Amino acid sequence: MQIKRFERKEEVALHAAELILNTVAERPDAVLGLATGSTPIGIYEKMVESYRRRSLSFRSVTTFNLDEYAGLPASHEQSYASYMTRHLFGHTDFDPSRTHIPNGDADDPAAECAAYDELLRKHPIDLQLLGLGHNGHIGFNEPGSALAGGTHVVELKLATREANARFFTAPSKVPARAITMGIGSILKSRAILLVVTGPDKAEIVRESLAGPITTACPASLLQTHANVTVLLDRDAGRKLNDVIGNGVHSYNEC
Ligand SMILES: N[C@@H]1[C@@H](O)[C@H](O)[C@@H](COP(=O)(O)O)O[C@@H]1O
Repeated sequence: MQIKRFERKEEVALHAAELILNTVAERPDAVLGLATGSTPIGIYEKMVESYRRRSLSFRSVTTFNLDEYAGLPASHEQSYASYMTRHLFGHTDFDPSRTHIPNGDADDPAAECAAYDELLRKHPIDLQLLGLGHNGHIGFNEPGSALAGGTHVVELKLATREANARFFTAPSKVPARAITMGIGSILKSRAILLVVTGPDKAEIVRESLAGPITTACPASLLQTHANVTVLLDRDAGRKLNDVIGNGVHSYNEC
């Protein structure tokens, strides 16, 4: 695991965008795993800026989003499908036939999950972007005694619904369930880019990267992956002193 800590979250976003854009520049038909939430917004802004400035195209890139709320149509303002159009797809030349997001409104969610897994099998992810939930969730893989490997429907924890209530008109409007890519699919990605900013994530960053590997903190399973880059701002990385120089992770101040 390579951990890089930057002073400001804007630098984190820029560095993350550069890593993603370099992947696309090297491999125009790369498969990207994409995330939602507040953290990737700055990254997508930088990607859009670069797209406008450079003659870089996303037309041959295939994407898979981690998750989608269950019961929300794609057209709902707070669906992750709308989020992706608003922040990235609507401003670039991604080919809609190559961008995949679970259909949260599917009549048969189990069939939707199986179809998503089938697509993931056909298109292994080169680079998976991840944010981090306050309870250690990645995608919507919530802490528990067991974690699912493949795409599945999940009951969202109250804390997760409360954290995401800021995007909805009322906390009660946050869907209770979601469809998420499983931990197994995430760990199959060739490379993983975990991006975390803000002081409220410092403790869960420490637990995820320096704590025991446990399903009680899904992000801790990232410690088992051979190619993970973690980008943090100063605030999110401020409790990592026991990681520096422990010989397990490489650590850089940028
Ligand atoms: N499903 C998403 C996650 O993919 C995201 O990582 C997390 C943290 O979001 P934020 O970056 O807004 O803190 O929120 C949601 O629950």
